[in-house]
Amino acid sequence: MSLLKLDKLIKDFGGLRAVDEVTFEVEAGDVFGLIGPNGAGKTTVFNLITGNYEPNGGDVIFDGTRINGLAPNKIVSLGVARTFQTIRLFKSLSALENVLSGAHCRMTSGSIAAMLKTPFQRREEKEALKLALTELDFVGLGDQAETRADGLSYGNQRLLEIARALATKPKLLILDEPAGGMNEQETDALIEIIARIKARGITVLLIEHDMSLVMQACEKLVVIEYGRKIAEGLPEEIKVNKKVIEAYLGTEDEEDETCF
Ligand SMILES: Nc1ncnc2c1ncn2[C@@H]1O[C@H](COP(=O)(O)OP(=O)(O)OP(=O)(O)O)[C@@H](O)[C@H]1O
Repeated sequence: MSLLKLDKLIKDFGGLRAVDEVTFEVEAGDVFGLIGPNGAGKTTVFNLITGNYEPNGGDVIFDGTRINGLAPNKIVSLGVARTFQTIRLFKSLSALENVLSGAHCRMTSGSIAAMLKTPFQRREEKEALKLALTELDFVGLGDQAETRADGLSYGNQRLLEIARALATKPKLLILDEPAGGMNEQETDALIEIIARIKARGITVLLIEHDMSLVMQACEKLVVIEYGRKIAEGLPEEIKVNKKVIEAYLGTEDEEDETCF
């Protein structure tokens, strides 16, 4: 069954059609990759799914519900979490406090209960703390709970973003260039973490320029170029797809040239 369905999704920025009738479905439990040359429209697709942008046409269906037009926090509460291409942590807060901010999305007690410190609120807070520590451990940062976010290595900051996203208890985790700025060893550790996220039954949708990660981690790929879907299939099919090879070799960006 598909967990996420994009149906003829369109996004215009002035005269530029950044996403042009993109259609694809992500099956529940899959690790699904969205790839394409720089400026192809990948991040814009993510922003349409997470409610950061409203589409000019088409639909985003998540878990049977049409979610386009909903506020980002509502979409998080339905079970969609994300990380960003440019890291967006609370830099001066500890690693634990950052993950707690994700866990708090699931709390139901309001600000009055928080002020009065009702038993229910205290129980929820305790559970949020437990969840945050579990997710920190899950990404291998259990011993860095008290470290300020900006005191972590770049690779660990990316893992912290993943822990924060996981603390919202998502059904779908969206990762925008999770290996960006990581060295080979960190990327290998990330591939292993993605496999463990999948093993928890969480569906993963990712954008990544590191083709070794894409080929190892993803079960299925969609390729977009100039906002349009040009290919869809298994990694081994995409690797030899003529249109895809042309799209990448046609770009002048060095980062994309040696992709496969
Ligand atoms: N907020 C915006 N306003 C105007 N144009 C935008 C905006 N966001 C993206 N674009 C344009 O839309 C197109 C798609 O951008 P997008 O960032 O989605 O591409 P991408 O595939 O994620 O690129 P990259 O791999 O470099 O991150 C680009 O031409 C970009 O300049």
